[in-house]
Amino acid sequence: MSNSIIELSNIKVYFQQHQSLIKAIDDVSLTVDQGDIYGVVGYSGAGKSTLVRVINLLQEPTAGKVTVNNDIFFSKNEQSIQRIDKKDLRTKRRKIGMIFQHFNLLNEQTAIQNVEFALKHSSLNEKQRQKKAEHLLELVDLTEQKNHFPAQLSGGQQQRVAIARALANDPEILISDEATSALDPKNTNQILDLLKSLNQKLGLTIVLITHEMAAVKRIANKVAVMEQGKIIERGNLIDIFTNAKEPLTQELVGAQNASRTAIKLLQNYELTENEEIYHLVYSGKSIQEPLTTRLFEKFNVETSIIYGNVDLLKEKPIGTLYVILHGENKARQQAKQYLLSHGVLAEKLETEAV
Ligand SMILES: Nc1ncnc2c1ncn2[C@@H]1O[C@H](COP(=O)(O)OP(=O)(O)OP(=O)(O)O)[C@@H](O)[C@H]1O
Repeated sequence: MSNSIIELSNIKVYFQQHQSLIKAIDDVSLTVDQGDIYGVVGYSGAGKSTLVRVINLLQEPTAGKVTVNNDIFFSKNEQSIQRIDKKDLRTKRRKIGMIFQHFNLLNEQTAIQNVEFALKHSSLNEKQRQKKAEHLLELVDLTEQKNHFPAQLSGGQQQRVAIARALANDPEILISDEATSALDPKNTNQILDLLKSLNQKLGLTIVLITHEMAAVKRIANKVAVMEQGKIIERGNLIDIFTNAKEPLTQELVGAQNASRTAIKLLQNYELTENEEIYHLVYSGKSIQEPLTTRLFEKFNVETSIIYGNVDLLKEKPIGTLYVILHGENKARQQAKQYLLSHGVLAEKLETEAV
């Protein structure tokens, strides 16, 4: 049984502007599972905001189907159109929290009043609302600042108020639209860590829109890369970071920099017939193993390290190496198989590519 919570199927969002048709979203399908932190990345104008606004129908698609928690919010094809009842949509939208780059707080209201405001449609009485708002502010570590106005709070603290407000109606989904883009690196990391802990504590599903791969790398488990209204690549975090196929994805994850550096270092190097260049990616258990020593002991294959890097993905180390393997052809093949069987991604680079 699928545990998908958001299903976008063949979504198109077109805008007619003067004589031209802007395809902001051009036939995108995306499934988000319950408990995911799904990063949607891409440069400005790629269509990220438009896509997530489709989830709660703040943006009605030109065509496609939107299903949230098994409720069909919208479905339109050439033959028919189906829309969720407006009142029903209003209720269900409260189960989808949103946070934004510029926090969107009410400046004339204190932190706690901002959170209470989001509860105005709830069945709670005034006292219960206050209690709930206090609890939410405690959850985001802002108890001491509950009576402060937004202007008296730092950017990170304002975003915490916005998060508490977004959680007021116990949402199952939180959409974060560039929520850390206006923050300094320290506050960015604190907000991301808070989102991660809410995901774990409350089982909150998070859609994280950002142009910063570092944010995705810190907390997401899945990634979709958007360009010109399309998802050009998607996958789990480790695959995207270690084995990106599309040039844009490679650029975003920094793989191009690594391979460019390796290439530069190899520019004047002529390989002999007993040498090959490999790109190795290792994580998990393999990171602790003395693999290069093993290659020599077992197969008499020597390893020259051309370029190396260790990165943290969700706080777990992932190593990338560009190496030259020196040894007999058969031995090199055995060495490759040995690496693969120990969970190391080993990909031969053709000389023309370097
Ligand atoms: N209401 C609208 N009318 C016309 N064009 C629009 C409208 N909304 C978005 N667009 C266009 O759709 C495309 C995608 O915009 P969108 O805001 O979704 O991108 P984005 O990836 O979120 O970028 P950014 O981070 O800059 O907002 C852009 O070309 C934008 O100009």
